[in-house]
Amino acid sequence: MTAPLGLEEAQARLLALAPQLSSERIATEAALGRVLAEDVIALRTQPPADLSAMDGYALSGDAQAWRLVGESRAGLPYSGVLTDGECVRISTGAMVPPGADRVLLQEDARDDNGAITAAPPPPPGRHIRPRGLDFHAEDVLLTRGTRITAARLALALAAGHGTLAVTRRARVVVIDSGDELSADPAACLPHQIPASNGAMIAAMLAPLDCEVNRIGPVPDTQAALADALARAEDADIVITSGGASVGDHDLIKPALTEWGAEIAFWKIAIKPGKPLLVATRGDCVILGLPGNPVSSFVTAFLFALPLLRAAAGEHDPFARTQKLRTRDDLPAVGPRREFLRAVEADGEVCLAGSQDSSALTALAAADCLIDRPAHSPALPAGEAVRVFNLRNG
Ligand SMILES: Nc1nc2c(c(=O)[nH]1)N[C@H]1C(S)=C(S)[C@@H](COP(=O)(O)OP(=O)(O)OC[C@H]3O[C@@H](n4cnc5c(N)ncnc54)[C@H](O)[C@@H]3O)O[C@H]1N2
Ligand code: MOO
Repeated sequence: MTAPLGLEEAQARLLALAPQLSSERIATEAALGRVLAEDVIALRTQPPADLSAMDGYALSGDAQAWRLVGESRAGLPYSGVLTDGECVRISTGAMVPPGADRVLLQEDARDDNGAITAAPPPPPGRHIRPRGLDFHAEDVLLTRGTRITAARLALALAAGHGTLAVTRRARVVVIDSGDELSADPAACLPHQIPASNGAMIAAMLAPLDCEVNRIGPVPDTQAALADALARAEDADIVITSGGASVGDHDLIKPALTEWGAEIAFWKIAIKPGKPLLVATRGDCVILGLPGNPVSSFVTAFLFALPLLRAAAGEHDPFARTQKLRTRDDLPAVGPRREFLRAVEADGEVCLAGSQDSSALTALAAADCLIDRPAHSPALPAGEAVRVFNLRNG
C-alpha cells in the first residue's frame, strides 16, 4: 500500500488534472463571479475630459472678481471658451470649459449680481479631475484569469465593455451517499441522520458560480452508485461525499472503477480528510470526499475550491494564509498535518471547540483553520501559527 500523499503534492497532482473550460461572451452585468477569458482593455479614457470634482464655479485665471457667463452641468457642458476674469456655474462631474483652470467651491463663493468673488481664491488646478485620471484608452485594466467582483464589473462597464469573454460555468455534480442519510432533515428516523454534506459543498461552491446538480442521498449499493454516476455523464467535476474509506460499505472506489474512471490517488496525510480519493474519466475529475462533515468541508476547501478555480483559469487558485498568534496551547501533532477549527479575534486565534471530524458546531463557529505541520511538538499559547481564512472561501 502506498503512503498517503502530502498536501501540496496532492494539490499539485489534482490541479494538473483540472479540465480546461471553454469561454463564452456574456453581458458584463451578468458576469459577477465569472473568470475573465481575456484581458479587459480600456475602450475609452476616464474621465473623458477635465471634470469638476465639486459644485461651484469654474474660473478663468487669477482675478479680484469673475464675471458669470453661463453654466456647465453634468451631461450638458458649456459650449463657449472662457477668457481671463470669466467664470461659469459648474456642478460635480460637469466638464470644465476650455479657458477655465480652477474650480471655486460654492461654499467659498459670493455672488454680487453676477460678479463672483472668492474667499480664499483657489490656486490653479483646484478641484479639477484631469482627463484620464482613472485610466486611458488602451490601458490593460484587468487580466485574463481575474474573477469578476462588483468593483471589477463596474470598471469593465466604465471602460466601455457591454460584454465580456469569460470561462463557461463548470458543470458540477455533487452526490451524497450513505444508507443512514435522510433527505428530509425534519423526518429523520432514530437510525438516520440528515444528509448535510451535499448542501454544504454546493454552498461552498456558490461564490464560484458553477452549475451544481445535486444527487442523493444514494444508498450504499454499487447499483445505486452506478445509477447516480450515470446521471453525471456530462459533468466536468463530480464530488461525492461518504463511502471513501475502507469499510465493507465504502463503495465509492469500486463504483468509480466500474464506471470506467481511473483512480489517480487515494489518501492524503491530513487530519481531517485522510480518505480523499481523486479519479478521472475522460476530462471529468472526480473528488471522493470523506463523509465526516468536517472532513468533507476541509477537503472541499483544500481541494474542490482550488480545482474549480483552476478549471476556470483563475490566476491564484489557492486560499490565502497568514501568521497569527495562538491564544490556546496546541497539542502535539501526529503523522497527519492537522487543520484545527478556530476563531480569529484581534489578530489572535483560539480553538473553536471539539476538534472531532464530525463536530459541525465547532466548524460553524470557526472562521479560520489553524494549519499544524505533521509531527509538530505541542505549542504554547502566544506562539505564531499559520492560518487559512475561511471568509475568503
Ligand atoms: N478502519 C478504518 N476506518 C476508518 C478510517 C480508516 O483509515 N480505517 N478512516 C476514518 C476517517 S479518517 C474518515 S474521515 C472516515 C471517512 O469515511 P467515509 O468517507 O467512508 O464516510 P462514511 O463512513 O460514509 O461516513 C462517515 C460519517 O459521516 C457521515 N456522513 C456521510 N455522508 C454524510 C452526508 N452527506 N451528510 C452528513 N453526514 C454524512 C456518516 O453518517 C458517518 O457518520 O472514515 C474513518 N474510518
Ligand atoms: O478524515 Mo478523518 O475525519 O480524519 O477522521
